[in-house]
Amino acid sequence: MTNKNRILVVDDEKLISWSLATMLKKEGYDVETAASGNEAILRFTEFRPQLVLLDVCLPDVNGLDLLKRFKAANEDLYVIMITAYAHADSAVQALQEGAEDYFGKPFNLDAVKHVVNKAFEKTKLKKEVDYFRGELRKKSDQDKLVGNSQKMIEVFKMIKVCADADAKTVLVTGESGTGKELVAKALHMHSGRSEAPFIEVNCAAIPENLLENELFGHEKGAYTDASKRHKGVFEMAEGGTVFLDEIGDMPFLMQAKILKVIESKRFRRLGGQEDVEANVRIVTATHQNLQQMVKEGKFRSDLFFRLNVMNIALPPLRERKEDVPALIQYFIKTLNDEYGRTVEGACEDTMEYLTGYDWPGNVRELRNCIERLMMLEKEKMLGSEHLSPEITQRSRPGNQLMRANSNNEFAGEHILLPPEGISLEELEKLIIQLALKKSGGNQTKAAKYLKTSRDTLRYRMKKFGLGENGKEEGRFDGEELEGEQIAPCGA
Ligand SMILES: Nc1ncnc2c1ncn2[C@@H]1O[C@H](COP(=O)(O)OP(=O)(O)OP(=O)(O)O)[C@@H](O)[C@H]1O
Repeated sequence: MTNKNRILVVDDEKLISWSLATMLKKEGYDVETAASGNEAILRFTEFRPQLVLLDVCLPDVNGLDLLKRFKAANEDLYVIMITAYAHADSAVQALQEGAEDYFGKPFNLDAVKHVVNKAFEKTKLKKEVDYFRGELRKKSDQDKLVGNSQKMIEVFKMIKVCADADAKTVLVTGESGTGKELVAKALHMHSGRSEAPFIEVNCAAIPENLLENELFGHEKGAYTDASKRHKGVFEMAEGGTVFLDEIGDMPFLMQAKILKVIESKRFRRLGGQEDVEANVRIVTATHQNLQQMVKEGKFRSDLFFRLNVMNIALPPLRERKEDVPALIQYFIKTLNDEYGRTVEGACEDTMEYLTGYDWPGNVRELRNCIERLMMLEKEKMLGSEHLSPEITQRSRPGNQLMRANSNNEFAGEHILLPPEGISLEELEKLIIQLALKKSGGNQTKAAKYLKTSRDTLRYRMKKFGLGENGKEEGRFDGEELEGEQIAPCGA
């Protein structure tokens, strides 16, 4: 299938279909013709046109019946009817049946060209808007902003304030991976603009010479390749939100133009003579320190002050570690849906490593870590054996017994011995408990970890009075362990 837009011309008058096809091909469309209803049906199925120019009077089938049939097959199909003046009634009927336009014979080829071009502009725009809306809906279900720390509650409050006040510019700041994009989307979805598009532009990813075109669009003839008027993001997002991500990377000259749009609420297409109204909310985001950039002359101070009127500052994850468990549960749930898995949670020691780590890559790094664990772990609970050394070595778990350490005999963990001493037997019991904890209560895994058989492990568990998951139930030989304890961290 071709990438060009496809048009089917259905007319039994050879000269008419030939002249239409020639003109439309010159315009860059992929065109096929059909001289009868039956031929049109065949072509329609194979060629899958997006637009049909359809004669009402065909030798074998009524054009209106064909219209209904085509529309039933593809409700987005754009149909332009061609009628003889004598059949003006059928033109009205055609419009009622879903045709978008009609021409009476004889018609002016330029007029048809204009209507066809407009039709494709409209469908392109509709598709883009539907896409943006669809994407946003899809993501807004998935991409919930999770967090119940006080710091995140402050963020939620600010989102609501900005949404309710319909703030025209909002600056979202925070380290990379803290959720700035999610905040921008949440702001859009919770505001009166949620039915209009949300369009994101990554200022760092678009070359400087293309950015202006992307944002403001161009007029036909604005430059050599500009064969048609092109709408930019500000026009496509009409009524909605333009999200300018990585605003710190916006070229200096463009910064001035953005300031002008914010202040005048108007912009001009490239090559245009008139201003166009910009009815959008502009949300900007950056991980950079804009204030510092202003001092260094890298960011315009006037734009900074304008953008900074409403600022939502996202705290790094290390400053709200209490959000980590909820985020882990949330990612397990969304990744279960995505990969068709049934993971239930993370083992206790895994949780301790994860909550004890500082997450320099913030929530993004945590999400990636959970995804990795889910890929590698076959069990229902995520064990710590697949955690990267980066995490096990740098984590400072709150657990009193285990410490991340690379140079010890327990594969990354050692036990702090109490100063007053400990019996070998009690130590063995503790090690069994730790192994069971590490394996999420899975005895086969724990036995494997301790390099023993499952039967031996079960025998020892029974000996130490440990239940299925390693919890104490009572010793079967009646022995008491007294005066022993494991030292708290740092003892
Ligand atoms: N509070 C949160 N709740 C759930 N998921 C989150 C949260 N914060 C971030 N994420 C997830 O973390 C990842 C990174 O988030 P996002 O892209 O919004 O960060 P960012 O701050 O815009 O990063 P960058 O500065 O690198 O563009 C995404 O997968 C996002 O869904």
